[in-house]
Amino acid sequence: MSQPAMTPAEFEQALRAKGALYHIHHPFHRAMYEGRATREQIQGWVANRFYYQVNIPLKDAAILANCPDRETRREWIQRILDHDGAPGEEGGIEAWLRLAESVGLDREQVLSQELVLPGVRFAVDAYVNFARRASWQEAASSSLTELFAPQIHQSRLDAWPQHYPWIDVTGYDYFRKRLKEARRDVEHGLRITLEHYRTREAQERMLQILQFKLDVLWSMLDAMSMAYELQRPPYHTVTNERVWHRGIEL
Ligand SMILES: O=C(O)c1cc(C(=O)O)c2c(n1)C(=O)C(=O)c1cc(C(=O)O)[nH]c1-2
Repeated sequence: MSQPAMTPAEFEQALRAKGALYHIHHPFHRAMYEGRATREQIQGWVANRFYYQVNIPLKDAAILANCPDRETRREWIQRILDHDGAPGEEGGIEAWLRLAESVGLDREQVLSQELVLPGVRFAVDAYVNFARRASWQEAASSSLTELFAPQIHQSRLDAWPQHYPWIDVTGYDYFRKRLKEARRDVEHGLRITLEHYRTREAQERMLQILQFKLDVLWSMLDAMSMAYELQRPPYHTVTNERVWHRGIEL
């Protein structure tokens, strides 16, 4: 006999408990928050995270494409506008590019994605591909690592200005903007998730999906640790050149 389903409150509790594995605990993130990161490490993080930023709208468009429910689409579409912007509204991708400039990166170099490490690219691509192939409810619920995102954005707003006075403060707009947006996203994502997963098996599956998403975020930082902390970027034993691929257009 399988176990009885968790109540919505128990299920939400189980989802929130996954915060123990959020990338806020990754050593690379801890170093940034505690003021131990070098300029090169911060720049590497910003340039690599840009790949996540530009792929979030593709991920959300995949969810919309798979969702026959008009009411859901009306709400979900806001996520694309949050990142891409709209007439009179800058959008998160542009705000991220300003963050990049604030940490001393060249805008064109960030846009070229030449600094994006293969491990980061593969992790982000796995997330987008999951959203393409999963049901819209499963893909929607995989965004719920955002439950833990306001805390991580706030930690940067609190800690970075004091540790890294060389970063231009105009760069912090992105984190401030996400505090509000992430809370709203989570409210919608939770509504869908608590409604959709009603059996114990389905709830356990959802926890695995959330674990997959935690793995995406953790793996991105693992790749950055190798390159910028341990000085072991791909192919470092044979060349100092960034020979890795820059994404293959299909
Ligand atoms: O800076 C972070 O640590 C962080 C984490 C996450 C997350 O938990 O996936 C997101 C973001 N930021 C973020 O800025 C963002 O727009 C976002 C969208 C999503 C998503 O899965 O749809 N996650 C995140």
